[in-house]
Amino acid sequence: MDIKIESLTKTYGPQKAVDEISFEVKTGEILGFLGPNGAGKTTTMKMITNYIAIDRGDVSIGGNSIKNQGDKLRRHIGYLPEHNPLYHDMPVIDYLEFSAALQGVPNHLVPARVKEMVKLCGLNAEKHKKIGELSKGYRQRVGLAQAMIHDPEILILDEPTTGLDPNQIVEIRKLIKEIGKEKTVILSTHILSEVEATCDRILIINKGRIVADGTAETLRKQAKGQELLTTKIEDGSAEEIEKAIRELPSVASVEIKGDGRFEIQSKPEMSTARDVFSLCVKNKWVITEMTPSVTKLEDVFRDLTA
Ligand SMILES: Nc1ncnc2c1ncn2[C@@H]1O[C@H](COP(=O)(O)OP(=O)(O)OP(=O)(O)O)[C@@H](O)[C@H]1O
Repeated sequence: MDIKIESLTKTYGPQKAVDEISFEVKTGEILGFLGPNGAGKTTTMKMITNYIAIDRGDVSIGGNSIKNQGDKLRRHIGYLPEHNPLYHDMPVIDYLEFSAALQGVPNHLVPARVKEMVKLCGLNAEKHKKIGELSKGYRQRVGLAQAMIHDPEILILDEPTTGLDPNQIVEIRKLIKEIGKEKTVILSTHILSEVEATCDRILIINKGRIVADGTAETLRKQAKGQELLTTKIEDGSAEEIEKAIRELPSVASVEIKGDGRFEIQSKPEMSTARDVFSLCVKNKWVITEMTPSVTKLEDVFRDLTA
């Protein structure tokens, strides 16, 4: 089931929390929703899931507007909110049964669905504990189980790996990736390695507006257009080599890194590798290493949102 968002807007008092954003997510796609604190991620997710009213614009799910058919469409959506509202006095099993009933799972299917979610989210050892007795990571797992209990086609996950330990993070990412093959998933996170590991596409939002939309690779390219090269050059003095590299027409900057290594930044849309190679041949310097550095997603994020 596809999600189409058109000119979605939400204003709180004088502040536009979400400002005319438009994007689509296709079935089988996992979209990573990134942005600094207060960018508008949670507000957007709440509008997509029909938890808060839309001021302007629309969200359509499988071609139907959430404005007109919100209640009906909610059955197709699983939502893990940022602050996972769990009933602390309820045992895990009871809570999942209750959630299944709330989401309209037919009575005779509830035990099987609960059993499947307990298995999928690794809750077996904890299933008889009260939610209040669980660790933070296990509560998050219960939240995920609750979001998926009615087997929705769409999953909206607000920071799904918050509070999980590194082992659990790997497992939950694996789970989301698996689920994402058939479903439509939007997940928000502050962990940039998480979007790279889990998502097919990244959307970056800043001050309520979309500032980037693409794969990690395309965002890297768009962000800088400048290439970074680390080389190790021998048989010359560092100062002499640095000066000669700096004078090359394709080079924007060069830094001595020690141990014969130099970090060379190209001018926009240019490549330095050939120039550096020819320079070394001419001067009888020997290149023993030449590695292009990848622009970090952290740098892309900072460029777009700082
Ligand atoms: N109920 C509300 N009343 C007033 N302002 C709100 C309300 N909810 C959100 N906001 C404001 O809207 C803006 C967007 O908030 P939102 O929670 O969507 O950001 P976010 O990207 O999810 O941030 P974070 O990464 O910190 O969770 C913020 O400036 C926030 O203070």
